[in-house]
Amino acid sequence: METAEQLLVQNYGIGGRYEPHVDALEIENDRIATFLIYMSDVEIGGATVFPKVGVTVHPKKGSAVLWYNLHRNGEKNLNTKHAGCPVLMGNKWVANKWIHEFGQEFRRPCSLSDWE
Ligand SMILES: O=C(O)CCC(=O)C(=O)O
Ligand SMILES: [Fe+2]
Repeated sequence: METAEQLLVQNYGIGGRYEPHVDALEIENDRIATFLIYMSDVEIGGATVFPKVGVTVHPKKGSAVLWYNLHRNGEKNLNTKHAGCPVLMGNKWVANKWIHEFGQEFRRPCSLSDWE
């Protein structure tokens, strides 16, 4: 994919976690969407949580989650704040594909609305 970053593979051992953050970088041609692929099951822990919207995604090998990081007007969407919970038992492997704005104009047309 031309307008995406290279696949980033991450491995978390026991206690491994990712602090709450948003993936948007506030740059031109920002990360419009995140595609997060779970490459392993995790025995206990390791969920990806989105506290602002009350969503918890438990890792399941072969599954993936996709979300938009930006509003249609290009502003970062703070509701996308998320974290990787600590792995308590097992091992977590994920791969991230960050898709950028350029090239997505016809797939996700912009709008002037500040909430859409
Ligand atoms: O490992 C996770 O569940 C989340 C990873 C993440 O948010 C990131 O790499 O930006
Ligand atoms: Fe993230």
